[in-house]
Parts: sequence; C-alpha cells; structure tokens
Amino acid sequence: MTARERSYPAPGAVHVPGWLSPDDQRRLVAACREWARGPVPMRHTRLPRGGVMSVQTVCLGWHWSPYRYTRTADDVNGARVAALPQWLAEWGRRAVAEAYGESYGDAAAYEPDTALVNFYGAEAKMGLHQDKDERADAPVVSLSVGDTCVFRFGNTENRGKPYTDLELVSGDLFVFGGASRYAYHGVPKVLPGTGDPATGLAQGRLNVTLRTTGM
Ligand SMILES: O=C(O)CCC(=O)C(=O)O
Ligand SMILES: [Fe+2]
Repeated sequence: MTARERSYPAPGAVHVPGWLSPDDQRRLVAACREWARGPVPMRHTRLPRGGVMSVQTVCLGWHWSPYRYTRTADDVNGARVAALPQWLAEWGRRAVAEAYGESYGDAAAYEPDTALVNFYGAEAKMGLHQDKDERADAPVVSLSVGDTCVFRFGNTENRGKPYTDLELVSGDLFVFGGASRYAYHGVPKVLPGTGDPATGLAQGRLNVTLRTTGM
C-alpha cells in the first residue's frame, strides 16, 4: 500500500489524510454519541417533497433543515440545539491553519458557529449538492471517522464533470473554501466494514462539517 498523501482536488480544496489521531477519533465518536441523544435527537432529515435523507443528522450551534438554519429544531422536537463546543471550533481553526498554511489570511479568526454531524449506515449516500445555506463564505471543515467512503468533489457550476472521486478514510480532514467553497460534492457510497472498531464506532461512518453561518 502506498502512503496516502495530501491532495488538492480543486483550487481551495484540500484533502489531508490521517489528520485526526486515534485518540481524537475516539473523542469525536464519544462526543457524537452524546450529541445523537439530544436535546435534539439524531434523525433522518425530511425533505420538502416528502422523501427522507438516508443519512442521519444532528446539528450543533444552529439547526440545519432544508434549506435554512434556525436555533430550534422545529422539524424534530422543537428543542434548541446543543452548543458548538469550543474544543471543536478550535479543531476547526487548527484544520484551516494546517490545510492552507500561509496562504490563508488569519486561521486564528476562523470561527465556525455550527456543525452538522452525519451518520452513514452501510446503505447511506449523499447526493451531489452545494453547501450554500450559510451567509458567510468561510471554509467548510470536514472530519471523517469510521468506514471509508467515496467522496466526490466537483466544480461550482453543475453536478457534472470535472469532479474528483477520492476516499475519505477514518481520521481524514477535508477543507473546502475560496474558489471551491460552493463546489458540488457528495458521498456516492460507503465501504462497509472498513472502519476500525477501536474508534468506538463498530459500524458506519461519521462525518462532522464545521461551518460559519454568518447569522
Ligand atoms: O459526509 C461527507 O463527507 C459530506 C457531508 C456533506 O457534504 C454535508 O453534510 O453537507
Ligand atoms: Fe455538503
């Protein structure tokens, strides 16, 4: 096996393999387990046309439901979402600093105010979409733990080519900002059984995206 190297699938998009230590991965899994319990339980997001997402989601800081952010989860139980912990925002600052290096203005000023925590079972997918419900163009920081997935990262124009398919493995960091902030991206498939149960996740995949809502 060749060592997985950092790659830049598009301008402003950076994949950093193996960014989270095994300890950090365990910490994130344990935290996600707590967040999944409440005050707003993790659930399959209902879509406006009646479908449900195959992914299960819980939000911190702000609650995302198609296609806006609110403080309370009115489509779930009406509760206010849990706060975004400072340690996670700090991971976001470190992620931006390490992904972009000197080319990014002031990573210390990166202040994400929401996180979407997504759980993918073996059959879950996420169609190609843009993260565009935020009113700020700060980068999105994505952390993955558990089963490997195929992540498709495309262009800002449409769901077609050019795009790059890469594998996000447990512990990987992916950051997209700048010219790629509004690029289409999605998860065509998860590769069941590829995660290490030592993370605390016996099956499935967790992905946490940190964002700045601008609200
Ligand atoms: O699961 C992933 O890697 C991507 C998640 C995503 O695109 C989203 O939550 O908007
Ligand atoms: Fe997204």
